[in-house]
Amino acid sequence: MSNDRALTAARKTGPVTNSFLKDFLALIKIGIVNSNLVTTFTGMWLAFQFTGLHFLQYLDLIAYTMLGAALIIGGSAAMNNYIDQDIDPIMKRTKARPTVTGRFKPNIVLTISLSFLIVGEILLFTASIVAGMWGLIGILAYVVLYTIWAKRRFVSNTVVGSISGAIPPIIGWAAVDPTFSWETLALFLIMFAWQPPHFYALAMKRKNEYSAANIPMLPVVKGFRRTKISMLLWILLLIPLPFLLYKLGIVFLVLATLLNLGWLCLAISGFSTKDDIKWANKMFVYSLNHMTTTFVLMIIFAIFI
Ligand code: HEM
Ligand SMILES: CC(C)=CCC/C(C)=C/CC/C(C)=C/COP(=O)(O)OP(=O)(O)O
Repeated sequence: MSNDRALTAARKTGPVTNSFLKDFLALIKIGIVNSNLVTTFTGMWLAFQFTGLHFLQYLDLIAYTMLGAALIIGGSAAMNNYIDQDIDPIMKRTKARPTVTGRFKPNIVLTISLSFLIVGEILLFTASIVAGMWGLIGILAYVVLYTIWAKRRFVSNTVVGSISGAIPPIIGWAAVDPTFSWETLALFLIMFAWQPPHFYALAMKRKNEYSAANIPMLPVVKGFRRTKISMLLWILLLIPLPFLLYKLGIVFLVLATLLNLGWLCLAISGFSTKDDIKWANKMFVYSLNHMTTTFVLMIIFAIFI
């Protein structure tokens, strides 16, 4: 094939390949998968440090766990998009998803989701039985408890969804150490308390869309002031939790507390802000940086325990 024809062909497939990849990554919610892999790895890393096992002797275990976790989280996200095909077209934020545009047919989405879930679980059970069991709990918590049962019925749906989002670090820990220690509980509780303010900020920004889709998110049902109070209370709950990880040392505790106090100050400023949406956006962006920084600090300071 001549260069010109090859180039034309490449150009033809280029955008198609790019948009396929973009649609596929949107289907599995790659942004949420990647950040959940940070918390999964942190759970594994802390388990190595607290048990004294040397991670270099367990590289296969790390690979099984990280790939397995990525597959079950991506598979659950795809199943969530499959189930939400009726409401996603109504919301501006979700209407470009391949399950809405028709780029991925429902049977293909179901095949991708189930394949990811099955292979992911096989990998996690290969890592350890307990990690596989926690993976199953996480899948059921996200797909059944949250997406099918709570999301469309209850204003407490976000708290229900937080169960699943707090499980990846437990999967990581369980792959290395089957016991559930204070430190394991700390990872769960920190993620559990972090998620409601993380999401409520977004739900405030997208209130009209959730209202149009008839999803009873807190800002839709109770309004902005009640949502701000709830975000403040969840952040107050977050403040003592890093102290369960006191073995990571005083510097970690100071830095983690400063991150929490920064979020607390931002939350309090919400009660006097003139622009709720601008403030909510700041809270959302802060939540992502807060979670990533807190977990990276755990990884760093665990090296010195
Ligand atoms: C109750 C639990 C949670 C809810 C309801 C929730 C909801 C959302 C929503 C609706 C978005 C916007 C995504 C989009 O527009 O496509 C988002 C973004 C994001 N979430 Fe959460 N989330 C939750 C838990 C988590 C957890 C556990 C993590 C990570 C450990 C996380 C990390 C992220 C990240 C990194 C983004 C920005 C990247 C992106 O937009 O894809 N979220 N979240
Ligand atoms: C082990 C395991 C499977 C863990 C799950 C980790 C995970 C995906 C956490 C996020 C939980 C969550 C409620 C996301 C928002 O879904 P949504 O339907 O409200 O978001 P959308 O409106 O953007 O679709």
